[in-house]
Amino acid sequence: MMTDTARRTPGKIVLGHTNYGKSDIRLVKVFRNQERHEIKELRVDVSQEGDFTAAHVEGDNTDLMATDTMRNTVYALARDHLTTSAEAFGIELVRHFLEAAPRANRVSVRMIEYPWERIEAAGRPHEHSFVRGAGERMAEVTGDEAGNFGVEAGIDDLLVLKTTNSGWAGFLRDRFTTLPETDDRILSTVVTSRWSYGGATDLDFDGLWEGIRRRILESFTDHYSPSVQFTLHHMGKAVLESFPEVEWIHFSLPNRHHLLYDLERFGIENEGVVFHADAEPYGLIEGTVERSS
Ligand SMILES: O=c1[nH]c(=O)c2[nH]c(=O)[nH]c2[nH]1
Repeated sequence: MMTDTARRTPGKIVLGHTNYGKSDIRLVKVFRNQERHEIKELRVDVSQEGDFTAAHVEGDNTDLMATDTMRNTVYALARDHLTTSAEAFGIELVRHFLEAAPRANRVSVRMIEYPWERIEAAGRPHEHSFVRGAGERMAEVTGDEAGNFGVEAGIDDLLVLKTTNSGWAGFLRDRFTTLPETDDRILSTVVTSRWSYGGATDLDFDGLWEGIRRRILESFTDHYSPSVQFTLHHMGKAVLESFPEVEWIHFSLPNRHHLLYDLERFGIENEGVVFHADAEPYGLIEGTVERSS
């Protein structure tokens, strides 16, 4: 932290950390297989770090890759290198940029993949028509000129709910506490999760992502939840126990409160049947589950 004295003393002014790149590159690839088409839609952000001082301080752009070139590169490499997972494509892009951009010494490629699902028409999967599914897949690859890689993946916007087997009791009560305790409530959240594969670049990223998503959903269902906090740890532990490839997993879990609507005022019984889905404010429970050495 800067002291008051340091703030007042006029000193040398220098450039701090910088990075630059192209964001929100929207890419759709159609795989024109013989019998039926496949589709992939990605939103890609490229970011380069390195020695960009001359450009910032002297206006000298020598050896600086244009962000327009970064965008073109993403589309060009997608033609042959976007064949399996977003993670594998990200690794190719990072390798390419580290080689092609002389001033970059660290590159990150962050991708959101949108889930397109095949439409069932006339009782069978259609050859070339899709409907946008729920939830998004995230992948982020970072690499540096020393050859170190880091791969992270994640899920956004996965809305889950269970109608029982959840409660919230035993919490601190003070003079501002009005909430009653309950051992039977609706538990609902929108899962945002990120996890790390460490430096591994040769994993079955598609298989892992599907498996981890399934494990998150299963472990949401399979226990009595005394709190969102407990369920966060339970889901993280389940993923780390099932997938040794995962180093840590982070969850952001908004508590989508469902409040029993008071129908007694109208002389109508309401024993866990009619709820008000409260939009805001919401509790936000966040945390990381990791391996200890
Ligand atoms: O699972 C919960 N965790 C909380 O921290 C909390 N706080 C609250 O009002 N309801 C809940 N539910």
